[in-house]
Amino acid sequence: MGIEVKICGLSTADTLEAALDAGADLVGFVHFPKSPRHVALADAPALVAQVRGRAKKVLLLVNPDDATLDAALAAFQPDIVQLHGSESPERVAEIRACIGRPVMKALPVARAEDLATVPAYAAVADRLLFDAKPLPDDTLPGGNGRPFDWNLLAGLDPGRPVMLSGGLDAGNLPLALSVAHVDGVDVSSGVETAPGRKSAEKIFAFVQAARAAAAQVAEGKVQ
Ligand SMILES: O=C(O)c1ccccc1N[C@@H]1O[C@H](COP(=O)(O)O)[C@@H](O)[C@H]1O
Repeated sequence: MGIEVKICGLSTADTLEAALDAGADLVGFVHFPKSPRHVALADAPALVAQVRGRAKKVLLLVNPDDATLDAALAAFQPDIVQLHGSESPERVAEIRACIGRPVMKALPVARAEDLATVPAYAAVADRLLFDAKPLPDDTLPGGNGRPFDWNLLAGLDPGRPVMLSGGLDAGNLPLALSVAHVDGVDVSSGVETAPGRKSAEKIFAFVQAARAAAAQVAEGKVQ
């Protein structure tokens, strides 16, 4: 069985085209002004039009208020909304009911205790995304290019599709997928040459590595 590959933090036509050409299943747009990958509302329609059904569009928001949510939905027309802040399960449920489309909730992980909230979020989100918990000095709640201990996810079954993120790249992906049996992988920093600067070569290499690693795991060549 294959896995879904998401390339996140795309903000230019060229690198979006690279992700689509490489065969990404999901392409992510960050609408969060503090991020070096922020896409302004005015720039969204051109990027969105470029996708033309070749991949699912994911809109990443952080603790959005209702006005931000409305404006971003109108501009990005996403297939999935990724909530990457400290949204409570109640807020996730409220947003999902309000927008009428799937929600993927990002959960920060550093230790086993961090997974205690999984049942509450699995009850209200369509998908879960596990990312490394930010360190105190980090200015972003995600996209910090840092992995966490993937063994923490071994044996986890929240009853919802699960994506893995946090410091993934073409090099560490085979090991990550052999440890954490997930439905998809998500990358941002690992396909960049500097924060916010995506590399077409790295995007292509990541998608290829994900397909190859998933096939190896499926064939039982990797435990
Ligand atoms: O990428 C960002 O700038 C960002 C900002 C705020 C929240 C999340 C963000 N990125 C997401 O974090 C994960 C992991 O990214 P990385 O591969 O470790 O850089 C991924 O979903 C990013 O899109």
